[in-house]
Amino acid sequence: MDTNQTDKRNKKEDPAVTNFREYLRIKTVHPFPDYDGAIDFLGRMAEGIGLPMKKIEVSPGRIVVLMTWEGTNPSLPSILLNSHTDVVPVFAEHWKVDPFSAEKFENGDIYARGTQDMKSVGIQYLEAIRRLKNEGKKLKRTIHLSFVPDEEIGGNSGMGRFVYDEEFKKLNVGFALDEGLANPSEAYTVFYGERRAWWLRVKCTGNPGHGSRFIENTAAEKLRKVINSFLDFRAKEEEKLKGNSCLRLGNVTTVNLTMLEGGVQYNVVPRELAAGFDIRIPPEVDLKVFEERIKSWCEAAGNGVTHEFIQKSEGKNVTSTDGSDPWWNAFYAACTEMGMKIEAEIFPAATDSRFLRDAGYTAVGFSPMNNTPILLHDHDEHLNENVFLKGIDIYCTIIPALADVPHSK
Ligand SMILES: CSCC[C@H](NC(C)=O)C(=O)O
Ligand SMILES: [Zn+2]
Ligand SMILES: [Zn+2]
Repeated sequence: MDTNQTDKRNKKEDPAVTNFREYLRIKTVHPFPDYDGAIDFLGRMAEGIGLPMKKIEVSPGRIVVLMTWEGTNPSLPSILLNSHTDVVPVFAEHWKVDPFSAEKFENGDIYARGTQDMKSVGIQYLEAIRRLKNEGKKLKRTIHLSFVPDEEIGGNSGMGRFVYDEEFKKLNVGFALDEGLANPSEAYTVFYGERRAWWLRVKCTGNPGHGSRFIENTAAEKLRKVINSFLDFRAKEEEKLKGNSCLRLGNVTTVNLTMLEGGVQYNVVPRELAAGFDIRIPPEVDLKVFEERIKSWCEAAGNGVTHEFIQKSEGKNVTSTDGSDPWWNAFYAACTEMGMKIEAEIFPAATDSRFLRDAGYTAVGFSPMNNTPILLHDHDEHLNENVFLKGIDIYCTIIPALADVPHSK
């Protein structure tokens, strides 16, 4: 890139974009995220905006940063704006620029890990609050902003703990916003629920012996049956999705064979082989029935086939998208009044929203990124600065609409 051009652009850069790029340069990347760097940065942001900030250690060395903008009626249930500070690792050699340089191209595309997932959202919340405060706005309900660690490694040591912490209970949360996904079209996607993640390890045992013989009842024969049952089901679900344009990924069950373990030597038939599956189940599927199905697939594969869950999410809470629900109504009306097209879906993977919903809170997943390819966890993750800035405008409308929800919830 022509650095003169970049400098020229940067001179007139919106300060919100500059803050976003600074946040992106902090390497909060697993497996050793620089959380101290993020906390220092957020502390400076809070000070600049005039928001009181708390640090809450929810598990050893894992700190949630909490900022608060008190409402005119702080006894009302509050609004929580949640984002996670960590990002997933990169394969830097496959990026066109250093993934932690936050380089901006001529067309305004900013490249960095976390541009979509989800440092953009964290800064958009803050810049929206800064603008609303500077305009002298007073909101009825208190707004809390939480910046949580460890979402990218499952969230158990971050939001999974925070949501049951006394400090969280004190927040009296009525409604929470958390992350969503980009949408390549003009529309914005909003998530009102998530599929349940089941990570399953199926172990097959059988007779060992010499690799040159026809050994009977081997672990491999059983494993083949297990894999076929799971993957046949996968194919049916894929067909279901492809055959019905009303369905989205979040409405069907996905199964992927993600792990294979076993074997000691090429000429030894192993006594034990195991397969790992990543299964994602929509909220409407009855988990008991589905688990029975899994058991029957394992039983049908022969004796000595057992299974264990590595991850088993069971929550089935979804946020109401009924027009009569005051939270949804406020959110949806604010969006549509701005002329936004909304597509309400089930999130195909897992976010921190599941902890909030499982603990009984109303949560919506929303990252205001339209006309943007979905690049979370991918090489060359990027976001255009204009989309980013438009997101701040959007929050400047949505946040007051939620904070002014008039009912007694
Ligand atoms: C079950 S914890 C894992 C969380 C992770 N979230 C995302 C967004 O990739 C996932 O769905 O695999
Ligand atoms: Zn995320
Ligand atoms: Zn992620």
